[in-house]
Amino acid sequence: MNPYRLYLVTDDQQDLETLKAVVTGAVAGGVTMVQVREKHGDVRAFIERAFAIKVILQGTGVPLIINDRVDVALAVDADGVHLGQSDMPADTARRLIGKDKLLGLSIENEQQLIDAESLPIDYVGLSAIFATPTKSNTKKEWGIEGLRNAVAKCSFPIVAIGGINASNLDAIIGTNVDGVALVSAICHAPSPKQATIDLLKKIG
Ligand SMILES: Cc1ncc(COP(=O)(O)OP(=O)(O)O)c(N)n1
Ligand SMILES: Cc1nc(C(=O)O)sc1CCOP(=O)(O)O
Ligand SMILES: [Mg+2]
Repeated sequence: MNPYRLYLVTDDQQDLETLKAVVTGAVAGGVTMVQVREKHGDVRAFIERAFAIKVILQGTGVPLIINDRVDVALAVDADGVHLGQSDMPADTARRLIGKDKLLGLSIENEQQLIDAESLPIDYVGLSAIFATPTKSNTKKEWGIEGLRNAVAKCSFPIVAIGGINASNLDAIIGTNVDGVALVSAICHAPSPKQATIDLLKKIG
């Protein structure tokens, strides 16, 4: 099974109960991977929230990925970590997490895409396909054609992220991308479970 198919990234603005309800609904709807992304709280709160999500994912087969922090990933024995270009270098992270954990890396330009080929990573997060209010400091908009070209060039699975929702999903899927990662289309939906089901129907 392709774990990147529908990749939920959590909303750090949501309180713990909402976060748990969103992830529970998304997993019931069939989401294939979950990343806990915390950008504001302290490391203790990050570990607490990550552990709460680990409990929900236990036994479901849905991998738990931690954004930014290798120490948090190790603390909760997550399935992997997602790093950006200014986070811990990929080779250092790989040394710390071991060969069996998943390692994702954000790619923000063509040169980084080329450089990634020699890195010990498992997948690329192509940042960003479209501008999004969820993350205001993205560097580039790849758009549909940029995504298509990246998919053709890159030897790693590519996850598209940034501004993806039901209205542009067909075009995204048409590029043969390996997966889509999203926040608001699931976290802010009236029913995260139904939103996940509807997104998966489109992904096919
Ligand atoms: C799947 C996925 N792709 C890209 C990102 C963005 O990571 P990064 O560039 O480090 O930015 P922050 O998310 O840390 O603000 C991601 N988190 N997940
Ligand atoms: C966490 C994240 N990383 C991005 C990147 O481009 O690197 S965009 C993003 C947020 C995506 O949220 P939404 O699905 O609501 O647009
Ligand atoms: Mg990061």
